[in-house]
Amino acid sequence: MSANPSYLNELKQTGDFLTLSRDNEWHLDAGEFVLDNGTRVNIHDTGVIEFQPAVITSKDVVYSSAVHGNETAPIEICDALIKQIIKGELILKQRVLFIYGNPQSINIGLRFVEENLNRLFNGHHTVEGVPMNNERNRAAKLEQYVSDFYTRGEQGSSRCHYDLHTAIRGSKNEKFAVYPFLHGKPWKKSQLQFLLSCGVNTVLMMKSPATTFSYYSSFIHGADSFTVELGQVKPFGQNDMARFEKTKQTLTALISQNEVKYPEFNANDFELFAVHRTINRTQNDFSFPFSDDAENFTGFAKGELLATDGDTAIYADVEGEAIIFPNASVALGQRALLTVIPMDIDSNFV
Ligand SMILES: O=C(O)CCC(=O)N[C@@H](CCC(=O)O)C(=O)O
Ligand SMILES: [Zn+2]
Repeated sequence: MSANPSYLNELKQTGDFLTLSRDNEWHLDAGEFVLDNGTRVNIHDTGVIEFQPAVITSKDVVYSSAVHGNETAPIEICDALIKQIIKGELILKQRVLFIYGNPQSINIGLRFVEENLNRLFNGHHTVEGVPMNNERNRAAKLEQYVSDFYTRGEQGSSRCHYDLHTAIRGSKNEKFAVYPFLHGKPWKKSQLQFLLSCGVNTVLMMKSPATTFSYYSSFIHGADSFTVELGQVKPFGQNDMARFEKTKQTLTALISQNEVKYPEFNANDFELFAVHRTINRTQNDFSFPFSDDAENFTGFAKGELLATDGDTAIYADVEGEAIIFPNASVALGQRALLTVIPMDIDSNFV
């Protein structure tokens, strides 16, 4: 490791950490420098850059994108923010760690290279008898970077992590978030207000542990953590960035203000769903009865066919059971579909 690697001068000039990460797909020597405004910049690895302003902070913020390399809009948002920070155009009031999860998968324009990174967190990267690969190593390292980042925060700081994605299919509710399972702890209205300010009014409440990045930071570090789906997957250059303006402004405000004020909570502003069940693909012969353009949140009547897994036909077991993330080509044993049902704001919200 060198404290002054050769890429630093160019990075200071251009702020282009995305290209630097894409040019160094699985490793980049660590480096650090200080901006004229006093913000310390730490490059921990490829795709992992931390900004620490020279003031007392109250939040430790993680923004991740490119956990799936073909989900480009979140990458473009983070690229713009990082450039603004490095060029001194955006002055930080909070610590922030940006992560491009899988730079090689950005370069090949695919969801992953060998294995879906977002199925490897919370320790699932290292399993006896399963050979390591680049994505497994990356998941282990990303956990460590997040852990170190939170550990070095001010005592009493609040922790958050927004893992930014776009969905493969179109969605009836264009933007939505997945609230990881909280093991009985209450959901936070203040977080829903943050999401609403991002343009996200639809939230799915998970009811079991997961192998996702957002569940990892929620469960292990107590962070307010979400997978945030900002629209549909598009190649670079084809995103209508106007659709992400509210999100970008809200992400900017969170790291550049001491305290962000959101409007008063109103349950009518939201559409909340409880995850009803997870359907895994267990057989090679797995299919859906609906077409590839059936949108997320499409509801099914009780008794309608949802999926066929080998010889097992799986039917909607409640009226209006709606599909999320249907994907018949996932690896065996992995989630091929989530289903959700509407839920109300109840006493488990604070
Ligand atoms: O559209 C799809 O099928 C997948 C979009 C995506 O990558 N979603 C995340 C959700 C993670 C979570 O459940 O919190 C994923 O599948 O990893
Ligand atoms: Zn994704």
